[in-house]
Amino acid sequence: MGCNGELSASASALSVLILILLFPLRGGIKIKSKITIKSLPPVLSPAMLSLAEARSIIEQHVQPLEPQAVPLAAARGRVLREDALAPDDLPAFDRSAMDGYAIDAKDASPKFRVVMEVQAGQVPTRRLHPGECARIFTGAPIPEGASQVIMQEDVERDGEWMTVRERDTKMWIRYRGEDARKGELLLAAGARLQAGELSLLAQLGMVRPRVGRAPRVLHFATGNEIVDPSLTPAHGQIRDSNSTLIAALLADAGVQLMAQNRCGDDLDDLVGAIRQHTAESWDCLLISGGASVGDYDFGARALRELGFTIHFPQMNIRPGKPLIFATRERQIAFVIPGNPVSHFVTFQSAIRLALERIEGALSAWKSAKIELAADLLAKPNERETLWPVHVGVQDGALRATPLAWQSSGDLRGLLGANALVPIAPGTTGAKRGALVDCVLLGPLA
Ligand SMILES: Nc1nc2c(c(=O)[nH]1)N[C@H]1C(S)=C(S)[C@@H](COP(=O)(O)OP(=O)(O)OC[C@H]3O[C@@H](n4cnc5c(N)ncnc54)[C@H](O)[C@@H]3O)O[C@H]1N2
Ligand code: MOO
Repeated sequence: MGCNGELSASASALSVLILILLFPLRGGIKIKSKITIKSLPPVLSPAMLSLAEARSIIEQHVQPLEPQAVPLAAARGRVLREDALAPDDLPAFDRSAMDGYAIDAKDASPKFRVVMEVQAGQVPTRRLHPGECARIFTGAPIPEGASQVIMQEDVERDGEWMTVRERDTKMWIRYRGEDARKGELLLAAGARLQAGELSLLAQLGMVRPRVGRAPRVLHFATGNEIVDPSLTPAHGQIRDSNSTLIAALLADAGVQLMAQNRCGDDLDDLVGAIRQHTAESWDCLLISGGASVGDYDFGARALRELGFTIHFPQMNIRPGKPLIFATRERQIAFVIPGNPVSHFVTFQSAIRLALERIEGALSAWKSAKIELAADLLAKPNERETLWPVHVGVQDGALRATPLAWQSSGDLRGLLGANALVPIAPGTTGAKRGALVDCVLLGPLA
């Protein structure tokens, strides 16, 4: 099958058409057909980087794109690319913290004449003199001559007179500058803008904040065996679950999925389909499958044909060893090992870092010690294992439940997955009740 257009319910049957027209190609021999046979060794050297080394290479090679100023309403979920400073003292004026009466705290008069009313948003019309008070409401400016607000629950009012029943030691005034001083840093560049951050920007008058551009991603799922999920696979075929997985992971990461296509195991088809998208229209290319060393794994060769430089061909992790990372000027590309659990793990541990870098965000890859709710049955392996777990509240505390993960094709290993437990090469898992490092990935529930 060739590459289809945007993903839809269409899926073509596997077509095998062999024309006997041989010519040599780097890394193999190509039959001009739907089949390419590689007879030479793989193009890539099998250097085995640790995850930490691979992440450091990604950090070196991915630079943030120019920020853009957007209206506040369009900034939710984006990364702030400038510091937010207090433009003035906050609050900017002394204001009442309660509904009540403003007096001079030192004024010992037995009763006070109410000489004016100050509502929030109004300016006091005069200053207070001894024996005078102002009716005042929460948020209203404190008049000159006043230094305390008495809550209305603690006074008696009789016409134009007010008597304080009970003097409070509290002043009930929010003083100018008590929250922040003019010029103080309130939110540093790199923060992701959620409800609290956005409302702070509104308070500061930053109505067009400079934010990181959402990375624009192209995704190609490759494989002659994959068919649209709406179809019944013939013997030897499987439904394409990776496209759905990637679309959901990208949406969670606030990334723009520009186009998603399904493509057979054909180098020319893949390269041709990618070339249909102009270089200016995307920032990151994701190719699912074809990351390994099989005769029909074209990921690395497609990237080379497109002028990409490959920075690493694999990492020493499981699942997801054959993750390929490449760049072409400001554009980045990953070939993701086809197995679905490998997709999840490599997206979270490496691809997400690159997308965060493009936006200028701080990395969300952080771990916390969390108690295991059940045994984590990992056998020692030469690779670092990243085991999907579900972290949630159990008996009033956060606990991590290891997910059943038979193989990297077993999607039950991703149900509820919101954290990964790194297990060092050569070490085993841990028993129920043990505290383990959990890298937190998403909402905990
Ligand atoms: N000789 C070696 N073989 C393999 C190695 C190796 O080091 N030497 N590594 C293995 C590892 S680890 C992985 S992971 C896979 C990665 O393979 P590819 O990225 O080339 O992916 P495929 O071979 O195309 O697929 C692997 C597996 O995943 C299924 N798949 C593919 N696409 C989808 C999709 N869109 N939705 C659902 N499932 C998909 C595919 O059918 C295969 O079963 O290589 C090993 N081999
Ligand atoms: O590393 Mo592969 O991703 O084991 O299945």
